[in-house]
Amino acid sequence: MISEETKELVDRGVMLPLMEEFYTIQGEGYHKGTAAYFIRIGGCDVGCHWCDVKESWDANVHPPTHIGQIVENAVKYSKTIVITGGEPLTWDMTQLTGNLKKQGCDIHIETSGAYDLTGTWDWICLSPKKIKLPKPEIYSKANELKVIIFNKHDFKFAEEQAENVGKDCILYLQPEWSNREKMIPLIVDYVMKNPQWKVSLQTHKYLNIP
Ligand SMILES: C[S@@+](CC[C@H](N)C(=O)[O-])C[C@H]1O[C@@H](n2cnc3c(N)ncnc32)[C@H](O)[C@@H]1O
Ligand SMILES: Nc1nc2[nH]cc(C(=O)O)c2c(=O)[nH]1
Ligand code: SF4
Ligand SMILES: [Mg+2]
Repeated sequence: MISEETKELVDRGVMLPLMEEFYTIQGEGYHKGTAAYFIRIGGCDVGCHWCDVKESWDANVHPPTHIGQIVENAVKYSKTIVITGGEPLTWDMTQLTGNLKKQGCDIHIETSGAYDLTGTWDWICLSPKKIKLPKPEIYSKANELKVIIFNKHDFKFAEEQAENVGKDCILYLQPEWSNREKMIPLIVDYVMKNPQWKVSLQTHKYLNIP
């Protein structure tokens, strides 16, 4: 059980349930191939059945950690920081991103957009989910839209989502990992016919890195 005091600090985003942090190569989307320090915050109740980090969902199993500590660890490795989860927007990201900005970091987020957008971001990767759609405000701020393709219906969902983003937002289709052999040929064909879209792969999984 966490104390009332800790709970209050987490509510204010001064402490956050930290699942893991690691220095790696961004595997997905526009910044794939770029070295970055990943901060994975626990807690998500979106519930994607194919989620590749289900261990992140229960915030209670991830220790509340002072953001000062998180930032101190991060800047030892990189000035390019990716905040992911879980769903990072479950929490107030104002304090964490404010602190990282003071250290001169470039801060990226991986989000479903299902909760209010808090924090200061240099790059927003919006990966919308049918079961809990993004809050309307985030669409115009997304730098990339990354739709996961698990089945054929997801192409239609991708097109619907693309109508909401700004004209400079980069559009990606990313195969759901467990179904990739089936969906990659369809994605390749789709992108050749609809070249406003690009393919995104989870390249870190091919490289065997975190
Ligand atoms: C684990 S999520 C965490 C961030 C946030 N909750 C979200 O969904 O955007 C990080 C990224 O991985 C994607 N992802 C999760 N499981 C996946 C899978 N099985 N195959 C492909 N992409 C996946 C998500 O759509 C998201 O873009
Ligand atoms: N290397 C690497 N790149 C990633 N891009 C997005 C990831 C995520 O889980 O948010 C991820 C991840 O888990 N590892
Ligand atoms: S929103 Fe992200 S973390 Fe949450 S279940 Fe879906 S893929 Fe996993
Ligand atoms: Mg991942």
